Amino acid sequence: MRIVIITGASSGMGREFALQLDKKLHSIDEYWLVGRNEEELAKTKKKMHTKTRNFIADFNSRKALFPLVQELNNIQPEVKMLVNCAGFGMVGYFDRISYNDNLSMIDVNCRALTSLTHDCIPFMAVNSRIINLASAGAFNPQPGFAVYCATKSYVLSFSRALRGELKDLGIYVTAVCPGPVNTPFFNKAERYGNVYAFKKLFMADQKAVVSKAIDDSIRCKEISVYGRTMRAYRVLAKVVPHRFIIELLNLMHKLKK
Ligand SMILES: NC(=O)C1=CN([C@@H]2O[C@H](COP(=O)(O)OP(=O)(O)OC[C@H]3O[C@@H](n4cnc5c(N)ncnc54)[C@H](OP(=O)(O)O)[C@@H]3O)[C@@H](O)[C@H]2O)C=CC1
Ligand SMILES: CC(=O)[C@H](N)C(=O)O
Repeated sequence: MRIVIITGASSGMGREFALQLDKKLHSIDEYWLVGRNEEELAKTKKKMHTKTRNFIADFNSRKALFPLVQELNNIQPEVKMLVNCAGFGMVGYFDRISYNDNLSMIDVNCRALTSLTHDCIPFMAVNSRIINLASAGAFNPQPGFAVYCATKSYVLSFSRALRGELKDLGIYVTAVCPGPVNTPFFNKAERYGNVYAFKKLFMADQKAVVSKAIDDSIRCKEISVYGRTMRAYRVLAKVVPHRFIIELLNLMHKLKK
């Protein structure tokens, strides 16, 4: 049995990955969708044409993935694709964000992603794919988004190194690094502070970002960056010393208040 596993499938880009892959891939027997919100995950399942199983999991708990891993061990499917999409970010200065929210970003964005990837690799074969949602926030540190961007730097670094390790097995890892995307992400992100206004000018469409990410993964690309602005930003973050970018972003963060 050939399966695709997608986390964060109850909303935004995770749901979009499920719907687009369902249309694009023709040899998948089942989709295993992972999400925390049962009702919203059920809505995604309803729109799928291929057989789909839902796994309810809150990644703040280390036991959240036990039922899925148990099913992997029972059924022994071939995991053709793993999309690690679950994630969230809180905007605001580190010391103003609650202890739990800071640690939860690390649990959801890094620990759960690493844990599920580790559990899935033994079930992958030649031509399998891993897609990890990093962010353009991985390209440089951002005052006012410190922990979130650090978690995404982890995802980018981990994905690139893992890609090197798995290439000889024919398993390809792609890190997706979008700039701001129009999803429910920002409704939740602004509990402690507001997003830079300029980000709202560059909001990309989630359908286009996900479509490019899938195409880039099929082409075995290392990194998927949607849009000219974000590609230019990536180059900028490579050539401009990060201390200048940090100063500028910090100033902008202060002016926002
Ligand atoms: N939107 C953007 O501008 C960008 C987003 N990204 C990344 O893309 C990914 C998808 O985000 P996006 O679609 O925009 O945002 P959404 O908020 O729409 O989706 C986030 C998904 O992650 C899930 N999730 C959050 N917390 C947990 C948790 N504790 N346990 C299990 N699942 C959880 C959510 O589930 P639930 O609905 O139950 O909360 C939801 O399915 C994230 O990793 C994000 O960091 C990267 C760059 C830009
Ligand atoms: C939420 C994101 O990851 C986005 N790239 C941003 O920097 O706002």
